[in-house]
Amino acid sequence: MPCLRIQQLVTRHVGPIELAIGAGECVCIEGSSGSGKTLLLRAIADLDPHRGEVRLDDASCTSLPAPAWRRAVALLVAESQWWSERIRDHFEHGIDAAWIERLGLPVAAMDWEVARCSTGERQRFALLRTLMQAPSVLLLDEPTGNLDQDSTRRVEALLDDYRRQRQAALLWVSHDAGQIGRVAQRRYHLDGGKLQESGRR
Ligand SMILES: Nc1ncnc2c1ncn2[C@@H]1O[C@H](COP(=O)(O)OP(=O)(O)OP(=O)(O)O)[C@@H](O)[C@H]1O
Repeated sequence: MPCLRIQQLVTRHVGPIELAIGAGECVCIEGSSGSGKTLLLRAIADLDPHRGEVRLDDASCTSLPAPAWRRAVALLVAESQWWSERIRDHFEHGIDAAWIERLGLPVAAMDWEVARCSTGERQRFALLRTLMQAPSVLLLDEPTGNLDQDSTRRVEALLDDYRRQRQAALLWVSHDAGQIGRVAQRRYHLDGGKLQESGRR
């Protein structure tokens, strides 16, 4: 049964898009720079105006308050917003230290100021912050874009476990063909505003 269902979705430069992602499935999107991948994810997260329908199980995007939709259908962007000085302040309900260590981060970094973190450290903490919301759908915009190979593999492994254990649906934008080969069950190419399936496992 599809978890996320997108029908006739049209947003700036993109669409109409038809796509369904099952619970526990990982779908990757590739496409040249400027082809509209981020715009597509933003529309699904209800951050930009769009036409058409996006449903999570039985709930349509328009039937839920926007914050509830964005908690359930969470967008992780390459450079996240931080609203407080310390990393820890962004984890309202705390976090299991094992998750931090799995991403190769020191647990002590929870007490660091956001401003001292490297781009890659911030990117990994932003992922952890998003996972702590326990979303059913993860919209991942180049989640390893700033990371070295070891950190990239750690992020891939954590997301794989999250997908399996929570039966989450992942829509993952990546420019890395090797990564797409490792994580995707289906892959699409976005070109001219349209999605074309380019392979499946
Ligand atoms: N607010 C906006 N107003 C007008 N045009 C925009 C706006 N946001 C994005 N665009 C344009 O829409 C196009 C698609 O942008 P988008 O960020 O979705 O590309 P992308 O596929 O994610 O690219 P990349 O791989 O480089 O991240 C680009 O040409 C961009 O300039």
